[in-house]
Amino acid sequence: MDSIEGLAPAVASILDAARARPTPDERVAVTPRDLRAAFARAESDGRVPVIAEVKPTSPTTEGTDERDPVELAREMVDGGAAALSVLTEPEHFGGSVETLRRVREAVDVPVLRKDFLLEESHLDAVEADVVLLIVRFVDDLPGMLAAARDRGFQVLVEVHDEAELERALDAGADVVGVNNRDLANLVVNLETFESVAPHVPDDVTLVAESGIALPAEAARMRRAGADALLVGTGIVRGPSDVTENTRRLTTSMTQ
Ligand SMILES: O=C(O)c1ccccc1NCC(=O)[C@H](O)[C@H](O)COP(=O)(O)O
Repeated sequence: MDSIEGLAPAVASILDAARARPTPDERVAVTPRDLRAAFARAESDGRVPVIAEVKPTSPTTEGTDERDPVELAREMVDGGAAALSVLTEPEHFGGSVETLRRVREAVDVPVLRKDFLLEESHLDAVEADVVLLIVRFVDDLPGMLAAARDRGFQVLVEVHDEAELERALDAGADVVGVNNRDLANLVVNLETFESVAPHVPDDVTLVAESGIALPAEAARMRRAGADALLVGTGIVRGPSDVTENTRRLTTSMTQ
């Protein structure tokens, strides 16, 4: 797949770093916490299902958040997060597999491993409940989906447009994320989700990703069909503490 052409330089650099990772010695086998059940529990309690992201830094963020990721994770759960996302990409996002391990031990909600997984061996770096596969960067999507599911992972398949959605659905994705951030230029536009969501079948769990910070933006994504929201910056760098930043999104339907 032609994954470098047309990408923001930061993203090309992220992919180069991903390709250079060492190959883990052992294959992982996971008994996952059920993501869809976690979303259903949130809905039944009157909470908007939010996957809150532990995101120390990123190519579009200034500085690095030095707070303890485990503390942040606990505060997110206290704010009503249905699930967590932990960046494990070290060079560009300040993440690590050790952070994910510690967070997953400390909470009882499902934890998504947020990374740039390009080949089967990348799946074996650490146990998580869910892994992200980005359609644009995975050559053999059916093969990677099968490899992830064989290990026990649930899979969030990320798309950015209708053509990528078709590839995700053809490959058998049952949880699809529409990323509002365009990896060609890193610009965020919530209309991306609104344009792709109507083409997603009802039996597919649909997640709106990136650029959601305000309660009104969360409500907008829900109106457009989001079953869940993936939020990083709006929670870790929002106006209040992390618990409150999470809570204002998990209670955002009435705004
Ligand atoms: O966030 C970035 O700057 C970024 C840059 C290049 C590739 C990916 C990037 N983000 C990854 C993500 O998917 C987001 O961390 C996630 O969707 C949360 O986004 P946000 O709520 O806007 O922080």
